[in-house]
Amino acid sequence: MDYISTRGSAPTLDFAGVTLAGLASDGGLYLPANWPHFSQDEIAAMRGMPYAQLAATVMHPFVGDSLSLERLRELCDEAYGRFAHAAVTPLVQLDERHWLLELFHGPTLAFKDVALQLLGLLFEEFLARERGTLTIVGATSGDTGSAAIDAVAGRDKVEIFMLHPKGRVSDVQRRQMTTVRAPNVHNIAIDGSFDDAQAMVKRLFADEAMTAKHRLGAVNSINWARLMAQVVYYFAAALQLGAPERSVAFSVPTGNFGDVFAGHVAARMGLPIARLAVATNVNDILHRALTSGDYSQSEVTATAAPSMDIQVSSNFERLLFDIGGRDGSALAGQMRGFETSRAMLLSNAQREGAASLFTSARADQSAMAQAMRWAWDRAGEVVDPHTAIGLHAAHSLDLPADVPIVTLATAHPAKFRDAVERATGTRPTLPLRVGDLFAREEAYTELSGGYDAVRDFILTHASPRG
Ligand SMILES: Cc1ncc(COP(=O)(O)O)c(C=O)c1O
Ligand SMILES: N[C@@H](CCOP(=O)(O)O)C(=O)O
Repeated sequence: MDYISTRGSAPTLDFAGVTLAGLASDGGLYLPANWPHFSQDEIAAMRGMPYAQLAATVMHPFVGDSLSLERLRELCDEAYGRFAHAAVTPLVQLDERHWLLELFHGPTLAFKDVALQLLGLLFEEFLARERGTLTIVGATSGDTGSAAIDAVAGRDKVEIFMLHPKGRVSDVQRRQMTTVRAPNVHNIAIDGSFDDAQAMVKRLFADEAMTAKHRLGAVNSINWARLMAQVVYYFAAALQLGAPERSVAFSVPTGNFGDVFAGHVAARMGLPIARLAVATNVNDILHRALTSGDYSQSEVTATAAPSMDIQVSSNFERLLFDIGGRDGSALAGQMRGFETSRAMLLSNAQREGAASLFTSARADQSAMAQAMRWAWDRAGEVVDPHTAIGLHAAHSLDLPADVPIVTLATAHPAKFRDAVERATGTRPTLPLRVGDLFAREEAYTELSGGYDAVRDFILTHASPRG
């Protein structure tokens, strides 16, 4: 399988290359040159497969010659063997129409584990072939950071520098990153928002002083392998609810547009998805873009769903590329315009292309709290604030009446105990697998000097390229 950049001028790479490359050298994001497609019979044959087998089956067309199906299956067995639920991503029924897809049974209690447990193994596999090393630079609004650190801590071929916005992640999220003591893990708290951290990460990839000395890698959804692994649970859920004979709608709490883009990929591969609901908090750039074509960045507002406090949704570029005729040079121009003016208007073709599958809703604090209370009072489920935003969209949007609606439960409620307790009066307890999180000592570096301070810190502390 060949991978091409959304901005048209970076070299074409294979799967191993794209996994190690992260951001494309032209500033774009990599995507498969074409979408693999499963027939109805092929999808029907996936019914009943254990999760790791399903994962290898769905992902192998993307992996191509980079790994045999058998080796991919071994890696999936290892990655998903660390999950606390035998089904890996179990479905829970809320009422006759609504389901929750629980994506938080991995080691760090959020959906990021589903992809990052595998990505850590893929890094190791591909770096061993090249006898190389990787300096990972990442940005987190709370969950990617801990999942990535868990996946790579102690591995000797990778070193990770993870930027989080100071004071804007929950105490559980911060501690899940900062209490991991491994020589290859560096946590950095920056002044600013997740958007600022993500912009710094993208700038590092374009910084020749950095790339001359270090081979940079990505764990954010910049990295195609992240999205690829997230496609699998759309198949897992839809198969249980009657696919391929029956369509399913998904409601997806959204920030960086990675998780819901994985749903778009599943649809491209032939999974019958009736609608994808993009559920945002008040940081609603995606809701504005999808309803009025206005993709303009505004200040990030801190909310009780901090992982979605994002106003520049990196993967939206992938959607615009895919629905807009895959014209890399036109999109490069459009993205450059956005980077300069912090605003862009979607073309009619982009709006219509998106509207054929996507719909959207925005939840403010009160709608989010109400959805948490609904889940608790009516279905006896404690859900986290991000999941509640997905539930709000599932309830408030006019989704097709005859299809089951699956809301992605993206984080364990105990990661956001205070917000859950405020809304429901119930304080979720941390699962045993996170251990003595609050007894462990934290270590991180606070950097207030913007991009230069971050770059200098990495240049000073990163091990030389191996
Ligand atoms: C708990 C949680 N829910 C939802 C999201 C949104 O996912 P995405 O950024 O892929 O849209 C994130 C992070 O991005 C998250 O951490
Ligand atoms: N919500 C994420 C931020 C988005 O990051 P990505 O890794 O999915 O691109 C987080 O919790 O860090």
